[in-house]
Amino acid sequence: MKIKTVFSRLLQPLTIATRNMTHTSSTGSKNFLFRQLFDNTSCTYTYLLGDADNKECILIDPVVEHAKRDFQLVKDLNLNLIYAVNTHMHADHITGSGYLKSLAGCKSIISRNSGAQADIFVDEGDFIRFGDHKLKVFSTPGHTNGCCSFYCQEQEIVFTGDALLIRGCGRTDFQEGDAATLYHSVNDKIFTLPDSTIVYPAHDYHGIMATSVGEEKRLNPRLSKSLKEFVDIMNNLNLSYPKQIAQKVIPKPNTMLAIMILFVKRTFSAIIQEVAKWKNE
Ligand SMILES: N[C@@H](CCC(=O)N[C@@H](CSS)C(=O)NCC(=O)O)C(=O)O
Ligand SMILES: [Fe+2]
Repeated sequence: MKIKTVFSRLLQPLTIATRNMTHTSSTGSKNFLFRQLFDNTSCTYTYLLGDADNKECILIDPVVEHAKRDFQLVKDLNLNLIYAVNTHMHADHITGSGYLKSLAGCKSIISRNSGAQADIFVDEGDFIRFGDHKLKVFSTPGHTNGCCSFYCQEQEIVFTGDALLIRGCGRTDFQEGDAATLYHSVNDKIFTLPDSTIVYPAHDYHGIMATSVGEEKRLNPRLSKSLKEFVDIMNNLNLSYPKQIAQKVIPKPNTMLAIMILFVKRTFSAIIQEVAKWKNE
């Protein structure tokens, strides 16, 4: 049974996985394991995907505060964690990849374009394999340069990170955000997948767990618009910064003070130079 056939039963609140996840995939012979996990602070979804026969599994977008919880689940299911994968360099939380490496001895994976550190870098068209299963890497920049989506054709599911959210999309007003780039990533890549493809994003702020490509093409209030309208919407979102971003993107108070002192010093020195010039004239 495919994941999407159990999808309609899944719309229930969660703090940890609530799915009936172990099932045989459409190929009949392969056991595909799936768990969706949640971080309440950043509203991040982490996904555990595994092969129930071969026992290899991967975690997508692990959050550092939950690394122990996620690893415990891996052990409870008698799985062997081989990769901690990130869809992009997260601005709103610290990834659990480093911690999971020390707990599980797995390798970390991220896009080469992300500028982040990892054991393995992936590019468009690469495959991430675990047991008999594989995810195809799509480069879907726009929220950040290194954003990737991971498509599992066999299960007809796609993990879109922050490129495509449920009735939304990743913001483009910080890091390397670019609205037009994001528009093309979603329309030219994610929206070319079959409409029935189930979309699993990196976040949801309204308690919804998944959507589909067809649903988002029809109902996404941003991406169902023209490029021009989309750019306009994205430039006027006026979102507050994510709760945990301050340490990462906004300089710390002492850094701010140093910048202000430098600014004042430079202004004074420019004024003194101007006055000296007037005196010499
Ligand atoms: N104030 C919110 C902000 C959440 C936020 O900015 N989320 C990011 C993804 S994490 S980099 C985003 O792209 N959001 C898009 C959107 O439309 O919300 C909070 O902290 O909850
Ligand atoms: Fe993000």
